[in-house]
Amino acid sequence: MDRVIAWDKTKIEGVAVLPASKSISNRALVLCALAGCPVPENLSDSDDTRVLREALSTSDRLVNVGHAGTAMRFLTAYFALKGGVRELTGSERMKQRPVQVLVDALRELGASIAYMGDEGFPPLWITSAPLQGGRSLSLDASVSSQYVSALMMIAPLLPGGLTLDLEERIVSAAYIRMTVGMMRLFGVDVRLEGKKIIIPEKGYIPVNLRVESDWTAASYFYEMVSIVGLGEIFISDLKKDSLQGDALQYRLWEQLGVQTEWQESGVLLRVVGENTDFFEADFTEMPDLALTFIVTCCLKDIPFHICGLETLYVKECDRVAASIRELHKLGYDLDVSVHGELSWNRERNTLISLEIDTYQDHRMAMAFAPVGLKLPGLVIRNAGVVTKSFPTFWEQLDKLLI
Ligand SMILES: O=C(O)C1=C[C@@H](OP(=O)(O)O)[C@@H](O)[C@H](O)C1
Ligand SMILES: C=C(OP(=O)(O)O)C(=O)O
Repeated sequence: MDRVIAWDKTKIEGVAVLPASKSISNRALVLCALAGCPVPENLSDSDDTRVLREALSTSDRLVNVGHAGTAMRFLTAYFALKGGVRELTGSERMKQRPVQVLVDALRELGASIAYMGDEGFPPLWITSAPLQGGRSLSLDASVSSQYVSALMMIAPLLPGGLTLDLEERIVSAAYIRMTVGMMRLFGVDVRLEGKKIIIPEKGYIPVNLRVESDWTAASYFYEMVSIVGLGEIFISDLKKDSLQGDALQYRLWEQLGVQTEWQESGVLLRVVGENTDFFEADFTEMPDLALTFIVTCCLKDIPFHICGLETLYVKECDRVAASIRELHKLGYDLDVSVHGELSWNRERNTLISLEIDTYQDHRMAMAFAPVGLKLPGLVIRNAGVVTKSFPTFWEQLDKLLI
C-alpha cells in the first residue's frame, strides 16, 4: 500500500499518541522470561515486540523473527542458554545482518550454535547447553550494541556471572545503559568500570513495570513541527528522566527551531523560531534518529555535517545509501565520501520524483513522511512497513493533518 501525503495549511497543531518503547518492551520480555514473571501490560504493539513475545512463548523448533534485530540477537543468547533445539531465522534482510561477534562469544562460553546459511549470519541452529560463567570475555563492541545487551541479560544466570570487556569503538552505548538500567530494576547489580561490564551471578526478581512511550517515535513529530515552523504538538507519556538515550534528542531539536516543554503528563513541542545556520552532530549514541535529522535539515535548507553513522549500513536497509538515493530524487545531493559520515552544503538539483521508496524500513517511511508537509503529493511507497515499531503512525499523522 502506498500513501499520499497532502496538506495545505501553514500551522500544525494537535496531540500525538506514541507506542510504548520497543527497546524497553523487548528487554522486559526477555527479563520477565528469565525472572519467571508476567510481562508488563502496556508492551509495545509493534511487530518487533510481537514476534519476540511469540518466540519466547512457543516451543516450536522454527522461530522466525522477521525484520526484528533485537529479537534475533536477544533470542540467540536466550536459546543458547535455554529452550532446547531451535532454528532461528528472519527476513531476507535479517540474513544479511551480522551476528558473528555474538555467536563467537556464546561459543566461547560453551554454546552450540551452527550457521545454516552464510557464515556469520542468520539463520542459526541453536541447541541450548549449560554455559560457563565466572570469567571475563572480550567483545568487539563496534558492530552492534545488541550483542552486548543479549549477553548481559543471560549473564546473571551463568555460574559465577560474567565480565564483558568491550573492545574497539563502542556503538549505540545508550542502549547498553538501557540494559544496565533494566537489569538493575530486575534486581541485578550490574557494575560498569571503564569498558568493563561486571555482572554477578544472581536470579532476577519479578517486577511490575510500566513501559514508557517510545522516544524514537517522538522524533517524527519533532520533525513535523520543525519543518512546518509554526504550531505545537503535545505527546503524552514522555519524560526527560528516561531509560531511553533518544530522550536527549530534545537538545538537538533546539538547534532546529523546536523547544520541548516538560509537562506533568508529557511534552509539548513548540516552534521557537531560532535555527542554527549549520547543523553538526554525532549519532553514535542515537543511530535510529539519524534519518529524521538528515531529512529535516534538507527540508529546512540547513547545511550539515553528521558522523557516527557506522551502524546504519546494517540496519533494516542500508540507511546511508537509501537516504542518499531518495533525497536525490527530491533534488538534494549529499556528500557521502567519508564512511560513517554525511554532509550537505546545500547543493540542489532538479526534483526528479515525489515517490519515496522505503526499502522494507519503517524509519525510511516515517522520516520521509513529514516531507509531504512541504511537498504536497509526496508518496510513501509500501507505507505498511511502519508496523515494525509504530503500527498507528499513519493514524496519528492523519489526525494532525485534518
Ligand atoms: O538494543 C536496542 O534496543 C537497539 C539498539 C540499536 O542497535 P545497534 O546496537 O545495532 O546500533 C538500535 O539501532 C536498535 O533500534 C535498538
Ligand atoms: C535498527 C532498528 O531496529 P533493529 O536493529 O532492532 O531491527 C530500528 O528500529 O531502527
